[in-house]
Amino acid sequence: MRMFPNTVAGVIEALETSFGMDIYADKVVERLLRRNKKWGSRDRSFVAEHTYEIVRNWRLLWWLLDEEPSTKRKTLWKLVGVYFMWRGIELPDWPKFDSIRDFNIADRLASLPSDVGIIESFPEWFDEMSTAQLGDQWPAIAHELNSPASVILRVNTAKSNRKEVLSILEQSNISAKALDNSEIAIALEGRPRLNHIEAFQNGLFEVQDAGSQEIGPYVEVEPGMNVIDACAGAGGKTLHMANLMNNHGSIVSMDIEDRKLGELLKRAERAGIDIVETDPISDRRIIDKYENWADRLLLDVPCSGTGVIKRDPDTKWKLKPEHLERTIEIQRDIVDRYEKMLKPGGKLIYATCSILKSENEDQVREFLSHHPEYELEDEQRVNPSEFSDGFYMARMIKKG
Ligand SMILES: C[S@@+](CC[C@H](N)C(=O)[O-])C[C@H]1O[C@@H](n2cnc3c(N)ncnc32)[C@H](O)[C@@H]1O
Repeated sequence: MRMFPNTVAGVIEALETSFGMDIYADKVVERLLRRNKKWGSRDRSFVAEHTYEIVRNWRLLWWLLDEEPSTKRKTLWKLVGVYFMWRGIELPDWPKFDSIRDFNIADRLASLPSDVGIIESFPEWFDEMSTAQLGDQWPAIAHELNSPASVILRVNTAKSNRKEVLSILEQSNISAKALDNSEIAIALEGRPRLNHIEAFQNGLFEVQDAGSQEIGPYVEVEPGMNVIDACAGAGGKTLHMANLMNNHGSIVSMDIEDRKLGELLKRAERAGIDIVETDPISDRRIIDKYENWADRLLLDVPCSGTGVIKRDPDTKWKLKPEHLERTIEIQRDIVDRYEKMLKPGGKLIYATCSILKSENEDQVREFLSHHPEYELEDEQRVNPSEFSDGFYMARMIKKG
Protein backbone atom coordinates (compact mmCIF):
# COMPACT_ATOMS: atom_id res chain seq x y z
CA MET A 1 0.00 0.00 0.00
CA ARG A 2 1.36 3.41 -0.95
CA MET A 3 1.08 6.14 1.64
CA PHE A 4 1.19 9.89 1.05
CA PRO A 5 2.17 12.50 3.65
CA ASN A 6 -0.87 14.68 2.96
CA THR A 7 -3.42 11.90 3.50
CA VAL A 8 -1.69 10.61 6.66
CA ALA A 9 -1.69 14.24 7.85
CA GLY A 10 -5.42 14.24 7.00
CA VAL A 11 -5.99 11.26 9.31
CA ILE A 12 -4.06 13.04 12.06
CA GLU A 13 -6.03 16.24 11.60
CA ALA A 14 -9.32 14.30 11.75
CA LEU A 15 -8.28 12.61 15.03
CA GLU A 16 -7.07 15.88 16.51
CA THR A 17 -10.39 17.59 15.74
CA SER A 18 -12.67 14.71 16.68
CA PHE A 19 -11.05 13.97 20.04
CA GLY A 20 -9.85 17.52 20.78
CA MET A 21 -13.15 19.25 20.03
CA ASP A 22 -15.51 16.37 20.84
CA ILE A 23 -17.01 16.24 17.33
CA TYR A 24 -18.18 12.95 15.80
CA ALA A 25 -15.52 11.52 13.47
CA ASP A 26 -17.93 11.07 10.54
CA LYS A 27 -18.72 14.81 10.60
CA VAL A 28 -15.02 15.67 10.83
CA VAL A 29 -14.09 13.35 7.94
CA GLU A 30 -16.96 14.65 5.82
CA ARG A 31 -15.76 18.26 6.28
CA LEU A 32 -12.14 17.32 5.67
CA LEU A 33 -13.00 15.56 2.40
CA ARG A 34 -15.13 18.49 1.28
CA ARG A 35 -12.21 20.84 1.88
CA ASN A 36 -9.72 18.66 0.00
CA LYS A 37 -11.42 18.40 -3.36
CA LYS A 38 -8.19 17.40 -5.08
CA TRP A 39 -8.01 14.06 -3.27
CA GLY A 40 -8.99 11.19 -5.54
CA SER A 41 -11.25 8.33 -4.49
CA ARG A 42 -8.31 6.25 -3.14
CA ASP A 43 -7.11 9.17 -1.01
CA ARG A 44 -10.62 9.68 0.34
CA SER A 45 -11.03 6.00 1.20
CA PHE A 46 -7.58 6.02 2.84
CA VAL A 47 -8.42 8.95 5.13
CA ALA A 48 -11.89 7.65 6.02
CA GLU A 49 -10.87 4.01 6.58
CA HIS A 50 -7.84 4.71 8.75
CA THR A 51 -9.52 7.46 10.78
CA TYR A 52 -12.42 5.14 11.64
CA GLU A 53 -10.13 2.20 12.39
CA ILE A 54 -8.05 4.31 14.76
CA VAL A 55 -11.22 5.65 16.44
CA ARG A 56 -12.46 2.07 16.75
CA ASN A 57 -9.23 0.90 18.38
CA TRP A 58 -8.32 4.12 20.22
CA ARG A 59 -7.85 2.69 23.73
CA LEU A 60 -5.95 -0.40 22.53
CA LEU A 61 -3.57 1.73 20.45
CA TRP A 62 -2.74 4.04 23.36
CA TRP A 63 -2.17 0.99 25.53
CA LEU A 64 0.24 -0.40 22.90
CA LEU A 65 2.05 2.91 22.65
CA ASP A 66 2.12 3.04 26.46
CA GLU A 67 1.26 6.73 26.65
CA GLU A 68 -1.69 8.73 27.95
CA PRO A 69 -4.19 9.71 25.19
CA SER A 70 -3.38 13.09 23.73
CA THR A 71 -4.43 15.21 20.78
CA LYS A 72 -1.01 16.81 20.28
CA ARG A 73 0.03 16.29 16.66
CA LYS A 74 3.51 14.99 17.55
CA THR A 75 2.03 12.28 19.77
CA LEU A 76 -0.67 11.48 17.21
CA TRP A 77 2.03 10.78 14.60
CA LYS A 78 3.45 8.20 17.02
CA LEU A 79 0.01 6.70 17.58
CA VAL A 80 -0.66 6.47 13.86
CA GLY A 81 2.80 4.86 13.42
CA VAL A 82 1.91 2.21 16.01
CA TYR A 83 -1.45 1.70 14.32
CA PHE A 84 0.22 0.97 10.94
CA MET A 85 2.65 -1.45 12.63
CA TRP A 86 -0.27 -3.18 14.38
CA ARG A 87 -1.98 -3.59 11.00
CA GLY A 88 1.25 -4.99 9.52
CA ILE A 89 1.69 -1.97 7.20
CA GLU A 90 5.28 -0.92 6.62
CA LEU A 91 6.11 2.61 7.80
CA PRO A 92 7.47 4.94 5.11
CA ASP A 93 10.89 6.46 5.85
CA TRP A 94 9.50 9.92 6.63
CA PRO A 95 11.18 11.86 9.47
CA LYS A 96 7.75 12.28 11.15
CA PHE A 97 7.85 8.56 12.02
CA ASP A 98 11.46 8.55 13.28
CA SER A 99 10.51 8.70 16.95
CA ILE A 100 8.54 5.45 16.63
CA ARG A 101 10.69 3.57 14.14
CA ASP A 102 12.36 1.27 16.72
CA PHE A 103 9.12 0.53 18.54
CA ASN A 104 8.74 -3.22 19.18
CA ILE A 105 5.09 -3.96 18.52
CA ALA A 106 5.51 -7.74 18.91
CA ASP A 107 6.76 -7.29 22.52
CA ARG A 108 3.81 -5.09 23.41
CA LEU A 109 1.29 -7.45 21.82
CA ALA A 110 2.81 -10.34 23.76
CA SER A 111 2.02 -8.60 27.04
CA LEU A 112 -1.53 -7.56 26.14
CA PRO A 113 -3.82 -8.09 29.18
CA SER A 114 -7.04 -10.11 28.81
CA ASP A 115 -9.12 -7.03 29.73
CA VAL A 116 -12.04 -6.65 27.23
CA GLY A 117 -12.06 -2.88 27.69
CA ILE A 118 -8.49 -2.70 26.37
CA ILE A 119 -8.55 -5.43 23.72
CA GLU A 120 -11.84 -4.26 22.20
CA SER A 121 -11.23 -0.59 23.06
CA PHE A 122 -14.13 0.53 25.22
CA PRO A 123 -13.95 3.25 27.88
CA GLU A 124 -13.47 1.88 31.38
CA TRP A 125 -16.86 3.08 32.69
CA PHE A 126 -18.67 1.54 29.73
CA ASP A 127 -16.82 -1.76 30.03
CA GLU A 128 -17.67 -1.98 33.74
CA MET A 129 -21.33 -1.13 33.16
CA SER A 130 -21.67 -3.61 30.28
CA THR A 131 -20.01 -6.36 32.33
CA ALA A 132 -22.49 -5.67 35.15
CA GLN A 133 -25.49 -5.65 32.78
CA LEU A 134 -24.57 -8.38 30.28
CA GLY A 135 -22.33 -10.70 32.33
CA ASP A 136 -20.50 -13.35 30.34
CA GLN A 137 -22.21 -12.30 27.09
CA TRP A 138 -20.31 -9.01 27.08
CA PRO A 139 -16.90 -10.18 25.67
CA ALA A 140 -18.51 -11.69 22.52
CA ILE A 141 -20.79 -8.66 22.06
CA ALA A 142 -17.85 -6.29 22.56
CA HIS A 143 -15.86 -8.20 19.95
CA GLU A 144 -18.66 -7.99 17.37
CA LEU A 145 -19.25 -4.31 18.09
CA ASN A 146 -15.59 -3.70 17.42
CA SER A 147 -15.73 -5.12 13.87
CA PRO A 148 -16.74 -2.98 10.89
CA ALA A 149 -20.37 -3.13 9.71
CA SER A 150 -21.54 -4.54 6.37
CA VAL A 151 -23.80 -2.60 4.03
CA ILE A 152 -27.21 -4.31 3.88
CA LEU A 153 -30.09 -3.54 1.53
CA ARG A 154 -33.80 -4.13 1.96
CA VAL A 155 -35.71 -4.83 -1.24
CA ASN A 156 -38.85 -2.70 -1.65
CA THR A 157 -41.43 -5.38 -2.40
CA ALA A 158 -43.88 -2.73 -3.66
CA LYS A 159 -41.62 -2.25 -6.68
CA SER A 160 -39.27 -5.17 -7.06
CA ASN A 161 -38.00 -8.49 -5.75
CA ARG A 162 -34.63 -9.76 -4.56
CA LYS A 163 -33.77 -11.58 -7.79
CA GLU A 164 -34.23 -8.42 -9.81
CA VAL A 165 -32.24 -6.24 -7.38
CA LEU A 166 -29.38 -8.76 -7.31
CA SER A 167 -29.26 -8.70 -11.10
CA ILE A 168 -29.27 -4.88 -11.18
CA LEU A 169 -26.38 -4.83 -8.68
CA GLU A 170 -24.44 -7.30 -10.79
CA GLN A 171 -24.93 -5.12 -13.87
CA SER A 172 -23.57 -2.19 -11.82
CA ASN A 173 -20.48 -4.28 -10.90
CA ILE A 174 -21.44 -4.43 -7.23
CA SER A 175 -20.75 -7.76 -5.50
CA ALA A 176 -23.73 -8.76 -3.42
CA LYS A 177 -25.35 -11.84 -1.93
CA ALA A 178 -28.79 -12.78 -0.62
CA LEU A 179 -28.89 -13.23 3.15
CA ASP A 180 -30.33 -16.42 4.64
CA ASN A 181 -33.35 -16.16 6.96
CA SER A 182 -34.84 -13.33 4.94
CA GLU A 183 -36.43 -12.93 1.54
CA ILE A 184 -35.59 -9.28 1.16
CA ALA A 185 -32.12 -8.69 2.64
CA ILE A 186 -28.97 -8.36 0.52
CA ALA A 187 -25.40 -7.95 1.81
CA LEU A 188 -22.95 -5.93 -0.27
CA GLU A 189 -19.24 -6.48 -0.45
CA GLY A 190 -17.35 -3.38 0.69
CA ARG A 191 -18.95 0.05 0.71
CA PRO A 192 -19.87 0.81 -2.92
CA ARG A 193 -21.57 4.06 -3.89
CA LEU A 194 -25.27 3.55 -4.60
CA ASN A 195 -26.64 7.05 -5.22
CA HIS A 196 -25.96 6.97 -8.94
CA ILE A 197 -27.84 3.68 -9.53
CA GLU A 198 -31.17 4.35 -11.19
CA ALA A 199 -32.90 1.52 -9.31
CA PHE A 200 -31.90 3.16 -6.02
CA GLN A 201 -33.13 6.56 -7.17
CA ASN A 202 -36.39 4.87 -8.18
CA GLY A 203 -36.84 3.26 -4.76
CA LEU A 204 -36.37 -0.42 -5.68
CA PHE A 205 -34.29 -0.88 -2.54
CA GLU A 206 -33.24 0.92 0.64
CA VAL A 207 -30.16 0.65 2.83
CA GLN A 208 -31.25 -0.95 6.11
CA ASP A 209 -29.32 -3.14 8.52
CA ALA A 210 -30.43 -6.81 8.77
CA GLY A 211 -31.27 -6.50 12.50
CA SER A 212 -33.34 -3.39 11.85
CA GLN A 213 -35.21 -5.39 9.17
CA GLU A 214 -36.41 -7.76 11.91
CA ILE A 215 -38.41 -5.02 13.63
CA GLY A 216 -41.04 -4.43 10.89
CA PRO A 217 -42.30 -8.06 10.90
CA TYR A 218 -42.11 -8.09 14.71
CA VAL A 219 -44.79 -5.36 14.83
CA GLU A 220 -47.21 -7.87 13.23
CA VAL A 221 -48.91 -5.30 11.02
CA GLU A 222 -51.64 -6.40 8.63
CA PRO A 223 -53.18 -4.70 5.59
CA GLY A 224 -55.95 -2.32 6.63
CA MET A 225 -54.61 -1.59 10.13
CA ASN A 226 -54.07 1.78 11.78
CA VAL A 227 -50.40 1.97 12.69
CA ILE A 228 -48.41 4.67 14.48
CA ASP A 229 -44.64 4.86 14.19
CA ALA A 230 -44.13 7.47 16.91
CA CYS A 231 -40.35 7.92 16.68
CA ALA A 232 -40.17 7.43 12.95
CA GLY A 233 -37.06 9.46 12.07
CA ALA A 234 -36.50 9.32 8.32
CA GLY A 235 -38.77 6.28 8.16
CA GLY A 236 -36.66 3.11 7.78
CA LYS A 237 -39.24 1.06 9.68
CA THR A 238 -42.29 2.97 8.42
CA LEU A 239 -41.41 2.05 4.83
CA HIS A 240 -40.84 -1.58 5.70
CA MET A 241 -44.18 -1.79 7.56
CA ALA A 242 -45.97 -0.20 4.57
CA ASN A 243 -44.57 -3.04 2.41
CA LEU A 244 -45.81 -5.60 4.92
CA MET A 245 -49.28 -3.97 4.79
CA ASN A 246 -49.27 -4.19 0.95
CA ASN A 247 -49.65 -0.42 0.98
CA HIS A 248 -53.15 -0.78 2.41
CA GLY A 249 -54.33 0.78 5.68
CA SER A 250 -52.92 3.81 7.43
CA ILE A 251 -49.56 4.66 8.97
CA VAL A 252 -48.99 7.86 10.92
CA SER A 253 -45.30 8.61 11.31
CA MET A 254 -44.32 11.05 14.05
CA ASP A 255 -41.11 12.56 15.32
CA ILE A 256 -40.07 15.69 17.18
CA GLU A 257 -37.81 16.58 14.24
CA ASP A 258 -39.86 17.86 11.34
CA ARG A 259 -36.84 17.70 9.01
CA LYS A 260 -36.62 13.92 9.36
CA LEU A 261 -40.31 13.54 8.54
CA GLY A 262 -39.74 15.60 5.39
CA GLU A 263 -37.08 13.10 4.37
CA LEU A 264 -39.45 10.24 5.22
CA LEU A 265 -42.11 11.60 2.85
CA LYS A 266 -39.58 11.88 0.04
CA ARG A 267 -38.48 8.29 0.59
CA ALA A 268 -42.11 7.09 0.72
CA GLU A 269 -42.83 8.77 -2.60
CA ARG A 270 -39.74 7.24 -4.16
CA ALA A 271 -40.81 3.84 -2.81
CA GLY A 272 -44.32 4.14 -4.30
CA ILE A 273 -45.98 4.12 -0.86
CA ASP A 274 -49.04 6.27 -0.25
CA ILE A 275 -50.52 5.08 3.07
CA VAL A 276 -48.16 7.20 5.16
CA GLU A 277 -49.00 10.54 6.74
CA THR A 278 -46.68 12.47 9.00
CA ASP A 279 -47.53 14.37 12.16
CA PRO A 280 -44.65 16.19 13.84
CA ILE A 281 -44.87 16.12 17.63
CA SER A 282 -44.93 19.85 18.24
CA ASP A 283 -46.83 19.61 21.53
CA ARG A 284 -48.66 17.17 23.77
CA ARG A 285 -52.01 17.66 21.99
CA ILE A 286 -50.77 15.60 19.03
CA ILE A 287 -50.75 12.55 21.27
CA ASP A 288 -54.30 13.30 22.56
CA LYS A 289 -55.54 13.55 18.98
CA TYR A 290 -54.80 9.84 18.38
CA GLU A 291 -56.13 8.50 21.70
CA ASN A 292 -57.26 4.84 21.28
CA TRP A 293 -56.66 5.02 17.49
CA ALA A 294 -53.83 2.60 16.72
CA ASP A 295 -53.92 -1.17 16.27
CA ARG A 296 -50.13 -1.13 16.46
CA LEU A 297 -47.87 1.42 18.11
CA LEU A 298 -44.15 1.24 17.34
CA LEU A 299 -41.93 3.12 19.79
CA ASP A 300 -38.46 2.91 18.25
CA VAL A 301 -37.18 5.22 20.96
CA PRO A 302 -34.05 7.41 20.94
CA CYS A 303 -31.27 5.45 22.64
CA SER A 304 -27.55 5.29 23.38
CA GLY A 305 -26.85 3.78 19.94
CA THR A 306 -24.60 1.20 21.60
CA GLY A 307 -26.02 -1.52 19.32
CA VAL A 308 -24.73 0.30 16.24
CA ILE A 309 -21.15 0.91 17.40
CA LYS A 310 -19.96 -1.25 14.47
CA ARG A 311 -21.30 1.47 12.19
CA ASP A 312 -20.53 4.40 14.45
CA PRO A 313 -17.44 3.56 16.54
CA ASP A 314 -17.15 7.09 17.87
CA THR A 315 -20.22 6.48 20.07
CA LYS A 316 -17.81 4.73 22.44
CA TRP A 317 -15.97 7.95 23.13
CA LYS A 318 -18.76 10.48 22.75
CA LEU A 319 -21.34 8.76 24.98
CA LYS A 320 -21.09 9.85 28.62
CA PRO A 321 -22.88 8.41 31.71
CA GLU A 322 -24.95 11.59 32.06
CA HIS A 323 -26.19 11.32 28.41
CA LEU A 324 -27.21 7.75 29.06
CA GLU A 325 -29.17 8.71 32.19
CA ARG A 326 -30.96 11.48 30.34
CA THR A 327 -31.78 9.14 27.42
CA ILE A 328 -33.26 6.59 29.83
CA GLU A 329 -35.52 9.32 31.29
CA ILE A 330 -36.67 10.34 27.79
CA GLN A 331 -37.47 6.73 26.87
CA ARG A 332 -39.51 6.32 30.08
CA ASP A 333 -41.42 9.51 29.35
CA ILE A 334 -42.16 8.50 25.74
CA VAL A 335 -43.59 5.07 26.61
CA ASP A 336 -45.63 6.47 29.52
CA ARG A 337 -47.16 9.32 27.54
CA TYR A 338 -47.55 7.79 24.08
CA GLU A 339 -49.18 4.47 25.04
CA LYS A 340 -52.59 6.14 25.14
CA MET A 341 -52.61 6.23 21.31
CA LEU A 342 -53.04 2.45 21.30
CA LYS A 343 -56.51 0.84 21.23
CA PRO A 344 -57.38 -1.76 23.84
CA GLY A 345 -56.51 -5.09 22.22
CA GLY A 346 -53.71 -3.42 20.23
CA LYS A 347 -49.98 -4.09 20.49
CA LEU A 348 -47.21 -1.78 21.60
CA ILE A 349 -43.73 -2.53 20.32
CA TYR A 350 -40.80 -1.01 22.19
CA ALA A 351 -37.52 -1.13 20.28
CA THR A 352 -33.98 0.23 20.62
CA CYS A 353 -30.61 -0.13 18.96
CA SER A 354 -28.99 -0.47 22.37
CA ILE A 355 -27.31 -3.49 23.93
CA LEU A 356 -27.93 -2.27 27.47
CA LYS A 357 -30.43 -3.85 29.86
CA SER A 358 -31.06 -0.46 31.44
CA GLU A 359 -32.55 0.79 28.13
CA ASN A 360 -34.27 -2.48 27.26
CA GLU A 361 -35.52 -5.17 29.64
CA ASP A 362 -35.41 -2.80 32.65
CA GLN A 363 -37.46 -0.15 30.85
CA VAL A 364 -40.09 -2.67 29.78
CA ARG A 365 -40.34 -4.07 33.35
CA GLU A 366 -40.65 -0.55 34.74
CA PHE A 367 -43.43 0.30 32.25
CA LEU A 368 -45.35 -2.93 32.99
CA SER A 369 -45.16 -2.25 36.72
CA HIS A 370 -47.01 1.07 36.21
CA HIS A 371 -49.37 -0.18 33.50
CA PRO A 372 -51.15 -3.33 34.64
CA GLU A 373 -53.39 -3.05 31.56
CA TYR A 374 -50.41 -4.28 29.50
CA GLU A 375 -49.08 -7.79 29.23
CA LEU A 376 -45.68 -8.76 27.81
CA GLU A 377 -46.21 -11.02 24.81
CA ASP A 378 -42.59 -11.46 23.72
CA GLU A 379 -39.15 -9.88 23.90
CA GLN A 380 -36.08 -10.47 21.79
CA ARG A 381 -32.52 -9.36 21.49
CA VAL A 382 -30.67 -9.33 18.19
CA ASN A 383 -27.00 -9.50 19.07
CA PRO A 384 -24.53 -7.72 16.80
CA SER A 385 -23.04 -10.04 14.18
CA GLU A 386 -21.40 -9.98 10.75
CA PHE A 387 -24.53 -8.63 9.02
CA SER A 388 -26.42 -7.12 11.89
CA ASP A 389 -26.26 -4.38 14.48
CA GLY A 390 -27.53 -4.95 18.02
CA PHE A 391 -31.26 -4.45 18.63
CA TYR A 392 -33.86 -5.10 21.29
CA MET A 393 -37.61 -5.42 20.78
CA ALA A 394 -40.52 -6.19 23.09
CA ARG A 395 -44.17 -6.66 22.17
CA MET A 396 -46.88 -5.89 24.71
CA ILE A 397 -50.65 -6.33 24.41
CA LYS A 398 -53.01 -3.72 25.80
CA LYS A 399 -55.71 -5.83 27.39
CA GLY A 400 -59.14 -5.05 25.95
C1 LIG B 1 -33.95 5.35 16.90
S1 LIG B 1 -34.39 6.81 16.11
C2 LIG B 1 -35.66 6.26 15.02
C3 LIG B 1 -35.21 5.54 13.80
C4 LIG B 1 -36.35 5.27 12.84
N1 LIG B 1 -37.47 4.64 13.47
C5 LIG B 1 -35.92 4.43 11.64
O1 LIG B 1 -36.33 3.29 11.49
O2 LIG B 1 -35.14 4.96 10.84
C6 LIG B 1 -35.30 7.67 17.31
C7 LIG B 1 -36.06 8.87 16.82
O3 LIG B 1 -36.79 9.41 17.91
C8 LIG B 1 -36.91 10.79 17.73
N2 LIG B 1 -37.32 11.37 19.02
C9 LIG B 1 -36.56 11.85 20.04
N3 LIG B 1 -37.35 12.25 21.05
C10 LIG B 1 -38.62 12.01 20.68
C11 LIG B 1 -39.89 12.22 21.29
N4 LIG B 1 -40.01 12.75 22.51
N5 LIG B 1 -40.99 11.87 20.60
C12 LIG B 1 -40.91 11.33 19.37
N6 LIG B 1 -39.74 11.11 18.73
C13 LIG B 1 -38.61 11.45 19.39
C14 LIG B 1 -35.55 11.20 17.20
O4 LIG B 1 -35.62 12.42 16.50
C15 LIG B 1 -35.19 10.01 16.30
O5 LIG B 1 -35.53 10.28 14.97
